[in-house]
Amino acid sequence: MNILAPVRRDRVLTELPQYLRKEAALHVHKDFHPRVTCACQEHRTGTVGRFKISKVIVVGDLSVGKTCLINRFCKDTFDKNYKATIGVDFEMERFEVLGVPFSLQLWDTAGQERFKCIASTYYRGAQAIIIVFNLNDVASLEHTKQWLADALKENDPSSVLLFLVGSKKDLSHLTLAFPQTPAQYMLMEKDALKVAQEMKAEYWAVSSLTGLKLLPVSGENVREFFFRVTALTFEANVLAELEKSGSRRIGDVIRINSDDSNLYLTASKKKPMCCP
Ligand SMILES: Nc1nc2c(ncn2[C@@H]2O[C@H](COP(=O)(O)OP(=O)(O)OP(=O)(O)O)[C@@H](O)[C@H]2O)c(=O)[nH]1
Ligand SMILES: [Mg+2]
Repeated sequence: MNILAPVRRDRVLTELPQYLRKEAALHVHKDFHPRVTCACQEHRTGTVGRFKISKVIVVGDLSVGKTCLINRFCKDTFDKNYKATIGVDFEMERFEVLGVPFSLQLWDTAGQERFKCIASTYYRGAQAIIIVFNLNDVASLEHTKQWLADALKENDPSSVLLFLVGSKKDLSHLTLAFPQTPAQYMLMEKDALKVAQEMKAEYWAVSSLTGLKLLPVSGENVREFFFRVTALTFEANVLAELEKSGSRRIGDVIRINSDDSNLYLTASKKKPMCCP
């Protein structure tokens, strides 16, 4: 991928995408944190937007639809044939959030037991963890806690953002293949919301399959979900940068004179106009 290619027009975020369910959202604010908006306006986002690439890992049982979810978002494709991911794969996605360039590296990991040990070596350094389960398979929901525990062994639980995603939402409607009644679906979702709350994860329900054949619908909630992941990861990154620059502001001569001068000089010399 050419890192210098311009950001696609449909990857530009000017406002905070909203959560799906209020009862299992990472936060329920309507807008980005005011300090983040202000920092973006004043070009004080530090390494965010310059060198930083945020890592997002996608984990969950085999065949729950992790690869299809990533492919739907990144390539707008859907393969109905199952091809197991062997080890890991990744996609880079470039965004512009509040005028600041922001890149995500989406790591697609294998759900099959025999490839798990390879995949788990790539868990480290994630800023967000997406745990996927199949909305039509209760066992896959039960296994999400173990997937989370494994992913957290390699990451800092206090700073990583968690998302619990129910996949194959299209199959949860009454079909011949999956005769799940609306009541069963509601029960499944209730359980999933409970798990999400216990994990402190944000809950989403998606389908990577194109919806109605007559409409050019690219899955259901896929774009909304990834935009939310992007926005919340960006917000957390900028807040962390601000905290870092704030704590080093006084007497940090070395940093003021280094290449990072933009971040630290503006933070110490110029009093922010709009920061609370
Ligand atoms: N109906 C429907 N089928 C889906 C959806 N997402 C994935 N599938 C199907 O589910 C199967 C598995 O999808 P994958 O994306 O390969 O699953 P995975 O989680 O990546 O599996 P591993 O790589 O083995 O961990 C494929 O046959 C897909 O076509 C969906 O949203 N709706
Ligand atoms: Mg896969």
